[in-house]
Amino acid sequence: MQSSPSLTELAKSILEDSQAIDSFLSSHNLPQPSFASDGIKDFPVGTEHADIHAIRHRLIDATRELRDLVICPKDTIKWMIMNDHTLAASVHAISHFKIAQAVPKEGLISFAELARATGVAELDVARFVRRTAINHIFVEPTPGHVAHTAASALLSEDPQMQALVAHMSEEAFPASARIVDALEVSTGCGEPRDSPFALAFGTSFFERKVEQPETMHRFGLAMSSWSEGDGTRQMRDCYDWASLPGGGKVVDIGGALGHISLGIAEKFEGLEFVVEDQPPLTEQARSLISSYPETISNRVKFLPHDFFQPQPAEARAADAYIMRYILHDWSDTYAKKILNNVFEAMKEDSRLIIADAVMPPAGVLPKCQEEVLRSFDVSMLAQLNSQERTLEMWKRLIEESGGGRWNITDILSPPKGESITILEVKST
Ligand SMILES: C[S@@+](CC[C@H](N)C(=O)[O-])C[C@H]1O[C@@H](n2cnc3c(N)ncnc32)[C@H](O)[C@@H]1O
Repeated sequence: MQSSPSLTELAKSILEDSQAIDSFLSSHNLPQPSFASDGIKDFPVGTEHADIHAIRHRLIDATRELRDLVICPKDTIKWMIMNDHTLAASVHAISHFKIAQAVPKEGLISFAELARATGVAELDVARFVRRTAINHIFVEPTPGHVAHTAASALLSEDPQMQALVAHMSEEAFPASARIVDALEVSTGCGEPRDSPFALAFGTSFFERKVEQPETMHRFGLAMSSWSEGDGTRQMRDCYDWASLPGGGKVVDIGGALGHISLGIAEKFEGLEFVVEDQPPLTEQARSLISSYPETISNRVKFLPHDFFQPQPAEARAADAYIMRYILHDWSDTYAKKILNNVFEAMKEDSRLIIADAVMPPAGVLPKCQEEVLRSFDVSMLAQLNSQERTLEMWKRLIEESGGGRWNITDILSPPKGESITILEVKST
């Protein structure tokens, strides 16, 4: 039988951890979290302060535990099943009708004016804003008038966040609603064309991206919101890129617009990068690359390439290959085809750097981090009929694809707060 801490024990730990974070922020002259529209948009402590991140995660878990205990099971289920999907639907409407963008940066706007500005009925605008305001997205300081909070301000001005919310609302959300229908037809098949996504849209995830390039551009931008800042820093700082030979070549397979390669190229001036992705991304990627100083852009080249085809001449025998958030998009059958093409292009001392989630056993990570990974896993099923993998699943996949020649030689665990692990694969 699972025992729970008392409410007072939890409240005490919440107080202690809140005080520890408060005093760290004050002593480092860092801003306090705030819902105000000009409040901080991200936790202001770098990943090098692992102890503070551990406290933050414990605090998030404890506040949730306290809340769930007080709510009790009956209301937990009733509230969750009613609240979660209506929140997602309201955020979808806010994203689609650009409601956040119509709220002034400072001051208030009435629901009537907001309705006129967005072309959505006043009754509907009010219900979406009031629903999300419960989650600190917008505030209604005087009845019938809306102002920004830090979160709604972020939605109004950050193109990456807008792309992420639009992608998740317009594609992942309808796909999730078809999971059971897809499993009724075939379960565990791993075929993109039989995915919940394909049931929702009539075409598989990446086929739709090619048919409707605007959804691919949006997805590229959405992905970069997972990669900016800590994601790029992790790829740049957690792997020993300096151990590659001077003038070494790195191929970033499925590298989207090139944000990860650009981040590494910025610090490691001796390396050259080939970013491979689907042809519709070419223009957007080349324009991003050319927006960087020449000392960087001269060393990063975008190459349209389908990773189900053999690697082209300019990407063969490179010193390193990166695959970040690629293989989790595909079931083993397809992942093996992609890996075969990479292994076949690698030279004896090439390395493959896989950056992807490694699913932990239940209960190892703080719940708030585990929840993101478990959600990714369900979202992979919904969108791609694929999955996140445990370390055992990764080892088996590499071994079977590489005929035993290629093996995982190093595992670089994520710094606190990251959902990605770096696996180094070499010939052994
Ligand atoms: C989940 S995203 C990862 C992007 C990037 N590596 C990152 O970490 O942000 C998967 C990428 O695979 C690309 N992709 C999908 N199918 C592909 C194919 N057949 N050939 C090449 N790239 C493909 C997508 O366009 C997308 O950019």
